Amino acid sequence: MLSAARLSTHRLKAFPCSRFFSAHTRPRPTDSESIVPYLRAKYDERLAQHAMLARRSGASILSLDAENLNHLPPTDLNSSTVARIQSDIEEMFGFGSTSPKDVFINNELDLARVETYGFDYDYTLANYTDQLSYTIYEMLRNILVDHFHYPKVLKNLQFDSNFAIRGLHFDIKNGWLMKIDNFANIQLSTVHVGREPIKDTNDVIEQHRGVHISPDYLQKNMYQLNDLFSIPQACLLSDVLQYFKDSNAEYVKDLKFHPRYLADDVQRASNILHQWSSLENRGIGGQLHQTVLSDMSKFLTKDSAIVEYLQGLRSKGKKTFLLTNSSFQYIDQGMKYLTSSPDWRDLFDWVIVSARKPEFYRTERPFRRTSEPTWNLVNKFEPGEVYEGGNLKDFSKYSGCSGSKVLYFGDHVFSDLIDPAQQQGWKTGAIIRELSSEIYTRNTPDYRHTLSWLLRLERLLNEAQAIDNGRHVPGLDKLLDSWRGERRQIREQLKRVFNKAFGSVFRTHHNPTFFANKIRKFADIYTSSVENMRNYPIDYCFYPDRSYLPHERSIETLVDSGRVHQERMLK
Ligand SMILES: Nc1nc2c(ncn2[C@@H]2O[C@H](COP(=O)(O)O)[C@@H](O)[C@H]2O)c(=O)[nH]1
Ligand SMILES: [Mg+2]
Repeated sequence: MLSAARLSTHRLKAFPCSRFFSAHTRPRPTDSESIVPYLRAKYDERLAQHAMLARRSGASILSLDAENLNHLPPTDLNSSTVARIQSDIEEMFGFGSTSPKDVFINNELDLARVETYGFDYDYTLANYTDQLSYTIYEMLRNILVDHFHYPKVLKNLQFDSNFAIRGLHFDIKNGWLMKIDNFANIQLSTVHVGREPIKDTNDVIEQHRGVHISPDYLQKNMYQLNDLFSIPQACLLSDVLQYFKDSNAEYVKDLKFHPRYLADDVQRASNILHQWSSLENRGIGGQLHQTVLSDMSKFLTKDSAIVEYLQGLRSKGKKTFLLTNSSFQYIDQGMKYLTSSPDWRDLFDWVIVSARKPEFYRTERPFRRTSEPTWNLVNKFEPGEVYEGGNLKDFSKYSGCSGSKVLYFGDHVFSDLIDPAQQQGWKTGAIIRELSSEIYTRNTPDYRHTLSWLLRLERLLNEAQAIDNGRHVPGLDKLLDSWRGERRQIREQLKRVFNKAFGSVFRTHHNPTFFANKIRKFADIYTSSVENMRNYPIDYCFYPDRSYLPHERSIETLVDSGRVHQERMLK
């Protein structure tokens, strides 16, 4: 929960109409001496408005404590003035809450035109409990110690589910874990070495001669954590690095130990965990898959809504397919459990397993049957068969489904979204489980009132800088510095409410994250769970909001929302 001091009730009960609603109606002074007092009065007035609205919602504005408010004298406001301010601020900064079950639209998608629905399995149809991440962490940790001879004491390490988020980049040259934005700019406050923020961000700036990471560096030295399976990996990388730092600082500094060794070892351990099969486990997959199957209620979340959704699609004449990198033995048992039926295959026209996405979209590997004789050539799809491997070109040929008549849902940017969208023009839906908790946080009154005050403060900063343009205004630099300091503080607080170390999965301060940008580019729609699609009719057309280029925004968004008048009034 948000932690800043609550606004003090008695102080905020009321502010004087005459005092607090006079500055903005007063013309801006032209003489230099009066400008700073004018701006201060305007700040006080706006702060009072926001603080009053926050209090009425029982919310805090982070960063504000009684001290910020002490200089604001209390008095009465009549209810119509309060209502007017409330509606002005809500209009201006948006207080509408968002449903965690909504489907969000990047690109127009007309479901009436979709003939075939495809689904990934892991973290798309099959949702795992949080327990899975703990188990992955422990297994990876044990492989490092038992098989790769890492120090035995590392067996004491425990997964911290609050540490890492999806989409982070690990710099394998320096051992830095960080969040970067859509322009590949580093968000400096997120750079971590081990479990701690980097001591001196100048080291990062020196490395890149700024905060931008070149495409070449990104490709050669950065490894992105793309799905929920990789969260325990990120945590383990950081914990082990922290151990090396704590036990011998020189180890890291002098490169007697290289972070790349660790990144490679954790990836190797991951492959073993997920993939290594033996004749004994009959192709189920790695140790992780066996563990999930040994106690499905511990690791899998049953959801009857998904079965109803799939049945609904088929009853309305849509084709469906399942396309997964997991093995047949693994998903067969999982789907039986999830659907509570041995006949789950009736939900799909085609089932493709061990598909090796994203290679599936690029290579010409032939399909194979999963039932004997598996060596018989596949040159068409037969009813009731399950196929392994394969490629996109043959899939389109044998199924007759291609292009924008296919809508495919998946959780992994590279395995599920980029290639199908780019190579084949499939429509794509991203399933991002974290959306629901992020939306929940964004809906809290504390978050919304703090954000609204931040946006207001930025407007004030813009106005003050414009006044400063080319002339000396006494006291203005000091005022700007203090407002900038407050802005920094609020931004950091708004980051921490999502995740202490890394903030939101979707945003740096101003920009979408690298991860969110990929979703924006390669997913037509995105939502927290496949079952949310049930809320939309089969012929629903998802229309995106019109997106504005910065030079279009001021006129068109205001006209769209009918806010021209208020905008002028509140300036
Ligand atoms: N070899 C590796 N396999 C991994 C890793 N992380 C996850 N996985 C496995 O991939 C599939 C994903 O299936 P899909 O249904 O989402 O296509 C699943 O079997 C995971 O166990 C990894 O780092 N290495
Ligand atoms: Mg998946």
